[in-house]
Amino acid sequence: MQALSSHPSNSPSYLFQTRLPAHRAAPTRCTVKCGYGFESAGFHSGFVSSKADWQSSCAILASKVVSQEQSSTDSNGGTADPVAAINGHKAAATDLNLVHIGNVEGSDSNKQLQPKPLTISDLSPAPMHGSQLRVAYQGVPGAYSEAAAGKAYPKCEAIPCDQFEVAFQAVQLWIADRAVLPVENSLGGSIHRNYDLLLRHQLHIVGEVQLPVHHCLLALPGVRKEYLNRVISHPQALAQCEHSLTKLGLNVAREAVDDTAGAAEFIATNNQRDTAAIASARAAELYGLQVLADGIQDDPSNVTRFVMLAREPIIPRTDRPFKTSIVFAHDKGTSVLFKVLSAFAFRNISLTKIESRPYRSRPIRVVDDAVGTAKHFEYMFYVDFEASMAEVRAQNALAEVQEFTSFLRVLGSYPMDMTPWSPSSSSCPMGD
Ligand SMILES: O=C(O)C(=O)C[C@]1(C(=O)O)C=C[C@@H](O)C=C1
Repeated sequence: MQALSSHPSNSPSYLFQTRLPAHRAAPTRCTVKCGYGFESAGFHSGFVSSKADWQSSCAILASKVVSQEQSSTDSNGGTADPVAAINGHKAAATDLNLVHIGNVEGSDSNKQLQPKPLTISDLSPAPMHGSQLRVAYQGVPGAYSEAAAGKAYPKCEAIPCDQFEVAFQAVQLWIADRAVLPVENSLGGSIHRNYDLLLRHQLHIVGEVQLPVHHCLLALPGVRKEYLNRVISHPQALAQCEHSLTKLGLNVAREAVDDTAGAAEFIATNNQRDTAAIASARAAELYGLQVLADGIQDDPSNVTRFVMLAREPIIPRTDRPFKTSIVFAHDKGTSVLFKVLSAFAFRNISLTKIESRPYRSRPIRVVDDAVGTAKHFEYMFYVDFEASMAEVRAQNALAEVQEFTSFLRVLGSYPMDMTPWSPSSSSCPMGD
């Protein structure tokens, strides 16, 4: 058993304590148990084994997050707007993780600015398997994010957090070493909240894992499908099972809750006989529910991609496939998008993902011309591409992108998840 208060003195656990809501604060003081099945192989190692264990040993990280969106200053006394803050300090590019490389390919003066070639001593240490890592995830035990944390760091101590933002803060405040958070799903699409949070925090993406997501319909023992008045789950899970629910004849109310396993726990704790949850088979086990239908995701190849976040970036390498994630914006809106994308196309660098999000500090640009006044929406663009920042072609592409953009940040350059593809085993709802 390991108490967070025993963490090195640079861990400001007192800050964390002040954020706990009254009913979750003392006496457990965020003690997290990690002994169950710790030695065994596989990603369940280090996880609590039952609801009782979980309840007696583990306080969930609290959700009293100071809303950075509403406050005008951040904890360091700076501006709360991350984009403005980052742009406002553009000179300190290394601190702020801005790209800091030469602008023009091949010019002598810029060759000096190019990063030095990497040597073997620059390479990151052998990958950790997580045996001493505390990994924050959003949800309660039985959530898919917990499984993703276990896939990313097989022997980690998984730390449940009740919001995505709490998981970011847990790493930033040294309560956790890593966070594992979902960013996109093959059926439900992007998890926008995490894209926004990536920009608001100074954490680095150090890896990715893709997790096949196999949903079950869970209810209290003895409950039949016909008794149900509502289905509750995480909004992504509801979206991933929309057609299957209809096929099962469940044209009942659907309600969104914070996470899938939390939905299962809610039904068990509150003896909700008219309610079913969409969650994992492991959640059924943990919370004592029966599986009414198995494999209810609308497509057997339902996969969620998670990113691993850390306080420090990893040193990019070229000895295995890497992906790099960036975010950029431009004062003149979308007009540069073609130029930016061509910087990658000309170098044969494939993009794996592009996402746009509102540019929160400047959501609208007003353009006056002879015909009238137009209002354009402003965006931040998130792009993932298949190359390592250790490759000259990636460095050159970003040097070019930097010329076209007013803001550019590298979120991380990290090994791609190359685990063999195995879709969820069962896809046919069984019903009862
Ligand atoms: O609710 C959970 O179990 C989660 O881990 C969250 C989450 C998500 O945010 O997408 C993760 C994987 C599935 O796509 C459904 C839900």
